[in-house]
Amino acid sequence: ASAEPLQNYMDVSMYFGTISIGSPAQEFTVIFDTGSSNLWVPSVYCSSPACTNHNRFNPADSSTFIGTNDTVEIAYGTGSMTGILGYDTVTVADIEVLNQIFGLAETEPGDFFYYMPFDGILGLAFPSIASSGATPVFDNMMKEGLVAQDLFSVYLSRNGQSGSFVLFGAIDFSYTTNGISWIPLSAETYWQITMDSVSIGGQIVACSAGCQAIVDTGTSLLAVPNSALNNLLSALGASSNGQINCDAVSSLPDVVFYLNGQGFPVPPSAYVIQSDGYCILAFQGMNIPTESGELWILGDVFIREYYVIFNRANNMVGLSPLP
Ligand SMILES: CCOC(=O)N[C@@H](CC(C)C)C(=O)N[C@@H](CC(C)C)C(=O)N[C@@H](CC1CCCCC1)[C@@H](O)[C@@H](O)CC(C)C
Repeated sequence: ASAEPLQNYMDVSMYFGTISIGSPAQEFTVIFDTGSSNLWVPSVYCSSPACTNHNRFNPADSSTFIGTNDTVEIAYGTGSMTGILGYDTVTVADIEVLNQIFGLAETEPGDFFYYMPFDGILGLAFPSIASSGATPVFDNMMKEGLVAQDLFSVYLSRNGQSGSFVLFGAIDFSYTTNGISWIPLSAETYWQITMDSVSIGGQIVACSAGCQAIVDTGTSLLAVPNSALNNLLSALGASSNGQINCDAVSSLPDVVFYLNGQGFPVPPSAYVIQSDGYCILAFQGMNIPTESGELWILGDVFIREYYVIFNRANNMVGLSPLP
């Protein structure tokens, strides 16, 4: 098992780690994103501003690189890229993955990535949603027998502390003293689960007939369908833009997400963002329609409260409440 230490960038919940690609190794910082399935980094073929101020992969400098003529393009909620696919050795934590397909970005439109402190993205979701059908890194780790167990686990630290990690192939039981609750996946696309309901102060306020949610390390906040957002904001006494009186925060109730028959609370200390005297709820309204309904995104705000195990062996998500 090997832990990939993640840096916590200031307190804007961003968690990224270092990987290397090629022979000799070319280093990149990437976001480990359980909300997507592709690996890509900027390349020397890219002249977008977002590429010129980041590390760029040069295939000419790698003796193990194999090029293709296949293109790849990925649109995220924030940011997008287009590029060309290639194969090379990718080292994550101390795991050396051979013949890993990845995107060499040729364009990173807009200015979103320009301001980001990371170079690229390493997707940890399922192959079914990989752009251009590119095999995800973790799938190759499993296939090449590089992990003792077909799972990875994530700890995201709170309050800007260090110590965040992605652990490939193992569960660190020093983080599971409060037990593990296993939730079966409802789809093998994202790390998607069925949510029974969302309640505040003992009252169901949203998702009353059940809904779909994904556990996404690549999303900072709690993203909720626009239809549910207003009920959440009014149940918490927030204004329509999510702002709330900071004096009220200490008396706010937990928001409880019911998954697989069990309640998973998120306290106000987690779902209220306090910055220079203002308090705003860490919910954002957005609609992501899927054939199984609109998605809720349990992002970093949720994940920081739990040690999360992403289990490809039994297609379940394990949640262990953190102290
Ligand atoms: C206060 C707002 O904060 C953000 O917008 N933070 C970014 C991530 C930060 C590391 C830059 C975010 O949540 N991005 C989401 C926005 C989305 C929820 C509207 C996203 O696109 N996340 C990417 C991964 C991101 C993409 C940008 C680069 C960092 C990784 C991926 O997980 C989604 O595409 C999944 C999809 C189901 C929505």
